[in-house]
Amino acid sequence: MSVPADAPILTSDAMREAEAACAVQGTSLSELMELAGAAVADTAWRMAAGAPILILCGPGNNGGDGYVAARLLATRGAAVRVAALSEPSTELAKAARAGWSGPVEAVDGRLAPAPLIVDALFGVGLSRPIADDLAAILGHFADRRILAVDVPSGIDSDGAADWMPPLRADVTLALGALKPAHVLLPTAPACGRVLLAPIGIAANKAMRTLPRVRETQPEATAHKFTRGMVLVFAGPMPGAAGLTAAAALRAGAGYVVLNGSERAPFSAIIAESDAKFGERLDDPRVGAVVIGPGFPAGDELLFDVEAALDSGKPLVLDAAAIDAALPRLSETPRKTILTPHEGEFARAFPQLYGSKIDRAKAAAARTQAVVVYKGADTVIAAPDGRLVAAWPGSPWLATAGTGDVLAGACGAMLARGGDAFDAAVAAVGWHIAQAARIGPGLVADDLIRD
Ligand SMILES: NC(=O)C1=CN([C@@H]2O[C@H](COP(=O)(O)OP(=O)(O)OC[C@H]3O[C@@H](n4cnc5c(N)ncnc54)[C@H](OP(=O)(O)O)[C@@H]3O)[C@@H](O)[C@H]2O)[C@@H](O)CC1
Ligand SMILES: Nc1ncnc2c1ncn2[C@@H]1O[C@H](COP(=O)(O)OP(=O)(O)O)[C@@H](O)[C@H]1O
Ligand SMILES: [K+]
Repeated sequence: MSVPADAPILTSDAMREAEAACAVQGTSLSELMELAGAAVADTAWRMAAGAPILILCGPGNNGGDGYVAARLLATRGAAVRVAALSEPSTELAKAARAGWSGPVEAVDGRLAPAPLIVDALFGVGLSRPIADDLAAILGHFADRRILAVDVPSGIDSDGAADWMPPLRADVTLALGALKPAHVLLPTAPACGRVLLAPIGIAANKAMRTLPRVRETQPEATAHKFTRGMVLVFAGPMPGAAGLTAAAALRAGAGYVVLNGSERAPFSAIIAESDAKFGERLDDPRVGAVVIGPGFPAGDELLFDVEAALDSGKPLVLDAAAIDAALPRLSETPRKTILTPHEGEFARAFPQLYGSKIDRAKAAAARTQAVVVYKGADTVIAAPDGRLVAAWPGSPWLATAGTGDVLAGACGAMLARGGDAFDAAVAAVGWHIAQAARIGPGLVADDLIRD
């Protein structure tokens, strides 16, 4: 499973706007469909490698893409058959259907499969789950290679409904832009390897997939304080905060202080009594404060979070610190990153609806903070509407303590002084790259070792 790096993600509404903008600029919708069909034909040609292809066409423009691909594949000499649910219902799809001169079979229980099935039944226009009888027919093709056109048919491309497709795709060819369902659970695994066919749409990149991680070398003139100083508050479970502090150092901070702990995870980290924490908060060199790892909810946490908020410093708030800070976050906007996992998010933002992307964006707007909504399908949302989706990440991260490490990495990136959203994106990228490097047997401590 994979998605292209730094690729635009559009909802179905945004897709229609982009389509309309294309028309205004002189590219007609039928030209877009021709480009989409050509991209489908190319991908199917490569996947089939000479074997027969069966294209399943739906009534709308997704089906239209299928008819165009069928025509182009036949021209190239591919052994291609077409089966349709019904006659096309849109003008574009009707024109595409008219261009296919071969027979059109019915999609029913008698339909013979082929080694490669191209699923062009429904795309972003699906408005309800597909009927059980159609799902049962499609189920017979589940053991074949499947190329899904735009999205696997049966899913809500906006990712708000959790409908699952009867056919899981080996490859999904996203048209014009990725859609939320390609990068969100539960549908993302059913999309297989997602490829992007740009088809000339100028897609807004406010929402996009994770960019490739770039190794950035420190400035030639750097010294430890210019690389960023991170202050980590250790709670009653200093092991967790130790991981956070070590991760901050490993992710590039020049100087890390672990306040409230007797034991430093690395000799380079200053571990000191919590008596000094007021003094540390006043230190102008401290570029980011991380609080939450190792703290159960309670008075002690509340006191420290209040102090951190009063300091006006850029903050990374994890776990119980998120709830503690919530009432005051939007009062005085500052650079803040929140790193909730599913349970913490649900507790902090119980009233939000829609897809994980919609909810992350709403939480960011409400708190005026960057929200890293963790999970296998982590999304990072900024208050101004920017969003990065990090699917598929690395499943080796599904082990205790990796969230503490991510909080430390966020602290390191934030302490550099740049934009909080860019810092969070860089931290998530670093976290996944570390996990991918280590792979099997990963424990959280490995992420901070050499
Ligand atoms: N955006 C772009 O730039 C480009 C987009 N292109 C392509 O267009 C696709 C979007 O096409 P689209 O809007 O025509 O909708 P589509 O997904 O074919 O389905 C709608 C049809 O399905 C029907 N239907 C719905 N639910 C149903 C159900 N449960 N069971 C049965 N029927 C159901 C629905 O009927 P209705 O709901 O009206 O009853 C309607 O007839 C997009 O994904 C991409 O592939 C490219 O060609 C070019 C560039
Ligand atoms: N299946 C998975 N694929 C990719 N990343 C995952 C997966 N499961 C968990 N993660 C990541 O691992 C981290 C776990 O964080 P969290 O749940 O806070 O753990 P902890 O509290 O034990 O540190 C998060 O960054 C999350 O996105
Ligand atoms: K489809």
